[in-house]
Amino acid sequence: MVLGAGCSAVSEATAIASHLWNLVQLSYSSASPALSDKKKYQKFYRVFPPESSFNPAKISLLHAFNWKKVGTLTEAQVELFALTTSDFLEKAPSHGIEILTSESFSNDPREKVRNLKRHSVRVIVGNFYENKARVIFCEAYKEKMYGPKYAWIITGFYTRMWWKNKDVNFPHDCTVEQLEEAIQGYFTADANPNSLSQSPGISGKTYDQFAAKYSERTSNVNKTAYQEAPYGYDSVWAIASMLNRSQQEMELNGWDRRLENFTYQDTEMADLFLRLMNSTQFQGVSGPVMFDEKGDRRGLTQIEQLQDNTEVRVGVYDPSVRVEQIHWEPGRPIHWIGGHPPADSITEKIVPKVISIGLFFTMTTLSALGIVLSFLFLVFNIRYRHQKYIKMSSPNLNNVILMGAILAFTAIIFSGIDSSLVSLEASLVMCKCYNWTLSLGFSLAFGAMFSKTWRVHKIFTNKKFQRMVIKDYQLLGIVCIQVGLDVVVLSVWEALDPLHIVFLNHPLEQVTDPHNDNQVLIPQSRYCESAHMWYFAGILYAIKGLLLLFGAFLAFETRKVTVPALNDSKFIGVSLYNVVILCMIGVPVALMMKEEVDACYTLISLFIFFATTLTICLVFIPKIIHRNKPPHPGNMWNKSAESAAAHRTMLGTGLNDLDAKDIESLREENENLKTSLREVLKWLRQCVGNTLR
Ligand SMILES: NCCCC(=O)O
Repeated sequence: MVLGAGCSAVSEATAIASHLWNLVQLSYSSASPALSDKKKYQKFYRVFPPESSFNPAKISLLHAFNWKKVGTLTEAQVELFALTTSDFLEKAPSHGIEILTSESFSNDPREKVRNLKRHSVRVIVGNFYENKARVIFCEAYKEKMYGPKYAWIITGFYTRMWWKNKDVNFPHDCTVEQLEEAIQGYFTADANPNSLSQSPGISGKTYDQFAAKYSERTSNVNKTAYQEAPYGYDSVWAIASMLNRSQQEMELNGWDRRLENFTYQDTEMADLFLRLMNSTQFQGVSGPVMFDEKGDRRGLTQIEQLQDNTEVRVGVYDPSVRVEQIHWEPGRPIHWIGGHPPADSITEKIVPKVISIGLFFTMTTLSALGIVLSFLFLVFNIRYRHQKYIKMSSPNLNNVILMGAILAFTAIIFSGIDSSLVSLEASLVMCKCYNWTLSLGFSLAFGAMFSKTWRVHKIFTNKKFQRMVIKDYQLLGIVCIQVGLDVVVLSVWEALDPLHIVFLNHPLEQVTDPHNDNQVLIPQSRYCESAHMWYFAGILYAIKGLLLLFGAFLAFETRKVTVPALNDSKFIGVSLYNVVILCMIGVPVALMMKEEVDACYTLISLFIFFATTLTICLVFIPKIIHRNKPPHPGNMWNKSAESAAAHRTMLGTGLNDLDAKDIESLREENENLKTSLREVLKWLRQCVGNTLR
């Protein structure tokens, strides 16, 4: 018989040939799953289990800590590891384990370590020799892939203090201390080297007695040798037991030859050896020794953990027990660096990008103030609608302007009610309400303002001085047409291509949850969108753009009309520039800042607020100022004839008391009034002149 080899590579090279000499070969240490190939290695046995036989124990370990997502890292050019990993990859999914990534390398593992990190792997099952392990853990140290968030399960047959060794072919640039920091807590699954039985086995020794003898006889403290010694010892016993039984069998069956007569051509005797090897069963110092149909040892698997630079057995896995679970060693708890097992993956939590509540309340308060202001102007407008100055400024249309402003302010409130405040369904309704209120508000406010100016324009540009009467209801009709257009476009939009909520995740903006290291927060934007929204929005923008253009034209045309009560052209002009500039800046900036929810909301809300407030203030504040001006003879629009006469008298009597500055001011006002009078006469000529003639 052949005893050996130790390493798989040597066993493979010899076992492929030894059977041709009718030799049975028994290895005490070779772990490659390739050696289980009975066609290739016909008379090969081993007392050391194949590395792949530890996979069920590794899977059991994963289950024990609820690790369902793992990555693998394999030294692929070594068959021992390649086959072990492929067996693991084959078994894992049927045990509910997801492989996040399976990385293989031949020489340099560093890039593959980084790949594991890229795939957010937290639990790594590694199959590689210790020279590569040093490079791998050095890279893991640099990439911070160790500590409380990571678990490594690696090969268990490395030499003692393997991280302190050097290999000139595979150098690394980490210090021993750095490596020690990176490797703390790793797990190994390996053959259990000692029998759990306290009674002596075939050799007449218990494991402890054997170990004591071994230590006594050898000064070799190399862990591998020490760990594998029981297998070597049991291998010799397996051979002896088999040869012993074969001699007995030959005698029993009346063979004419004995063991010492064996020749390399004696196939009959080799077959007998094989048969008896298959039926080998005894209690060794490494536990029960028996071989399966592939000649592999079936035995216990030990789970070890590196604790304070020492591999400590924390559990034993017995594949022969029906309930395949690890028997944890009493009194040897697992050391968790973070106090608990790491999570198997980074969980992703979607965090909606919503408008901050403080901002919403600020903008809503502003909008509410805008609405209150609009109502105050409305009260003023209704209350003084019969006074000439107000009457001549078309109070009905001014009311419509205020209704538009109220809708625009309401739109700001709708735009801030998102999914942080109401359900998704309700936030979609808010989205639609925003579209409607803003669009209708614009049409009402600017439609009324521009149609009012259009009337002034029609009257003052009437070259033939014909009588021209344009009634309020006609102007209101123009506003209704604009509103109607909005209603049609918005209704068709709603019917054909309704808005819906679109979710957009931003994985590049993800951050670690400050309360949970194993969770990343992925911002998610939520938009109201529809497939062809830009067509419908485009139509609305075009209508409103034309309205603004028309308003600009009217404001320019009526710029010389100086009857303040009649003409808002200067104010319309200011409102118009204001709206155009805000739209030109606001729309593209808001589109570009779409992802920045708060900034976008602030920008749009402030623009709407500013444009609307300025517009109504420009229309109404001059009227209020005019209404509250101290009465004097020139202020002819806001007082009764009697009070005007009284004031004239008062002014006349006190004329001597006036200083030169007052006189100059009065003179200036007189000039203004003359100009106004000329305009009024011109207007009157148009209104009544034709009739009088
Ligand atoms: N027990 C260590 C095995 C190594 C190898 O099979 O090459």
